Amino acid sequence: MSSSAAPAFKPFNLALIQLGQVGPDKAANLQHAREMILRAARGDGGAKPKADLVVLPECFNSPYGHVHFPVYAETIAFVPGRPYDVAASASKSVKMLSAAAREAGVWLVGGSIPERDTTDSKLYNTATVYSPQGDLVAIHRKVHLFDIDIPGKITFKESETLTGGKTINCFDTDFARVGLGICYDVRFPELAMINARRGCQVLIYPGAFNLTTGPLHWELLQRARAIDQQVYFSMCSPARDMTAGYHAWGHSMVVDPMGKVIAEAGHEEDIVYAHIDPQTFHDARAGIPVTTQRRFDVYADVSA
Ligand SMILES: O=C(O)CCC(=O)C(=O)O
Repeated sequence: MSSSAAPAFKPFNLALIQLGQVGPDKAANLQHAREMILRAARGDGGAKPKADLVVLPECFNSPYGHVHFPVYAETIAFVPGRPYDVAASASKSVKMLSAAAREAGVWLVGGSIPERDTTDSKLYNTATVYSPQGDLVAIHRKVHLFDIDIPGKITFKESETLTGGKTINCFDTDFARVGLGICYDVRFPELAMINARRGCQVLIYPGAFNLTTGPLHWELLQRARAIDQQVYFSMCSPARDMTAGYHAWGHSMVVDPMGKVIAEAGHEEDIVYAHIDPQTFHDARAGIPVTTQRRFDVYADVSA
């Protein structure tokens, strides 16, 4: 977490990889993700503008489900504070993501992977972020675990095997400060607010909603977080696979600070691109100045 002034917000191109073919073969998942990162970075062979920041979905290297997390978990040389150490990390996923970011020359939010802590063996749902040089610059362990029970529809309990992270995380690029969350974290406005109040102009959450809450809440929550924080907000999902144990909603999306959806996938494998324009951010904040109208004399400042 950076406490310094946020970098000047500059225009950039964002690419979300709505990854398909995520199955039980981890090596195949990694190989496919690598190919898609290179394809996204090149703007689909020139059909789209070259991406500056590429994003993968939640749990991109393993089937999604609490029974799978212990089997697929990898260790990262995670030392609170930086730098993180790619070479010392046993994680094959971290090594692939680092090499792909370097080869493609892009910033990369490497979705999330099941992670096993090297000291106490607890399991986390963890996002890792890489610079265009391949350095691991940030880590976010999903803070709010996805434990829900909607009878007859969906029951899911990440806390059967996972532990919730305890830190709020962002990273600085040469074009923006980007805040991180993972999926269910989107339901907690406090996390988004704290990152926005710390200077993030863009919030990115790898996610994997389902066929019950996806149609109702996926877009609504992203537009809500974009509007209440006046930031660009984006979630990147896996493609839907009805043969898998978990059916992801898809619809990877980018929302601007006025709450307008500026890019959206369907439910198939796809790469969606969005041009991120700081002017929209500045105009939203100037026109509707909620960022300077807060009443901390009436209620507490959650980010203090
Ligand atoms: O909040 C939801 O409805 C879905 C969350 C989810 O799928 C997740 O956290 O992985």
